[in-house]
Amino acid sequence: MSVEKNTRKLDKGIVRDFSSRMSYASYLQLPTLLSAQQPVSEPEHHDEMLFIIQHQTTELWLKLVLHELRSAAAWLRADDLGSALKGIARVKHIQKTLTEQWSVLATLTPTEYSQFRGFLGNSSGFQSSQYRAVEFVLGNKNRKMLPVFESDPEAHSMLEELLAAPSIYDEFLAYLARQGFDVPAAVLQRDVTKAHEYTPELVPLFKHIYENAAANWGAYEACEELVDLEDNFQLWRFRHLRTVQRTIGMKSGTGGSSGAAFLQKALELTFFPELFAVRTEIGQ
Ligand code: HEM
Ligand SMILES: N[C@@H](CC(=O)c1ccccc1NC=O)C(=O)O
Repeated sequence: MSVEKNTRKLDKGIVRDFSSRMSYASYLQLPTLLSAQQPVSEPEHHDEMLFIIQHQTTELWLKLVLHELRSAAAWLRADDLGSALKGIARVKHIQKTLTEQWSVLATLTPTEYSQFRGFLGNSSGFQSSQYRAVEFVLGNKNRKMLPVFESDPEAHSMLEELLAAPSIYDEFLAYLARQGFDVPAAVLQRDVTKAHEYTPELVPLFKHIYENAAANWGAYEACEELVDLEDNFQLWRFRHLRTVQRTIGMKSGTGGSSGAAFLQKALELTFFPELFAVRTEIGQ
């Protein structure tokens, strides 16, 4: 029979007593999670809740992105390309969600934000250790980012560890070398604590892979997945920049930077420059 009075009957078997069973809330630690939204504005500004939740959801997804990318680097090191690609595919979906999510924050008007911005003091997304960690895992290392985390030993040591570890790109290039591809020795022996810099000697290798994709399918697919990762990362940065422009215009940032101009410069950074450079060479 169909639902009566627009009310669904509850199945007999539905478990109701959680006095000695694991429940939804206890498994997910919801009391902890849902007590972490504490506006600092006084009197409390209605829209600060949006601001906090937008950041917290981003940090939660960044936690998973980091978890997957670190594992993907380890899979590459273990010559398991399939598992690495599976993790990267998941990261790409998270990135899309994060980029889409900017539209929620775009409902915050400049007037509303200006009413509680002063309460944020010098806190800023610039101090996001997980965001910096993702940049490091992808190969955009910068030791100068570390002092910001000196008052947070856990974050600081995580970033120090990632600074010293090969990036996912370093691991991919080492994997290619082990597969018999002609990877320049200088690339394999580079100082991994520095940002990866454009190495023109790598382009012929990628040209070979792209022009013989069918014969090198795994390597080719991995290259395209990395291109997607960089693309998605830049789309997030771009939406951040546009949100900043529409919310605070040309004001300087709470973190002390010039604001939009500083963020604009990040759009010129690149994780995998050779994978973009190879496009110019295809068919030539
Ligand atoms: C109205 C919303 C926002 C404004 C006006 C804003 C503004 C800014 C500004 C001006 C900076 C430059 C650093 C500074 O001097 O403070 C910055 C950096 C940053 N923000 Fe935001 N932001 C907003 C929302 C967000 C959100 C939702 C996130 C997500 C976690 C975020 C993450 C970051 C990150 C990771 C950086 C460092 C970027 C880099 O180093 O290139 N921001 N933000
Ligand atoms: N930097 C922003 C403030 C801001 O957006 C923010 C403040 C505290 C925690 C995270 C933030 N998000 C990104 O920077 C501003 O200058 O208005």
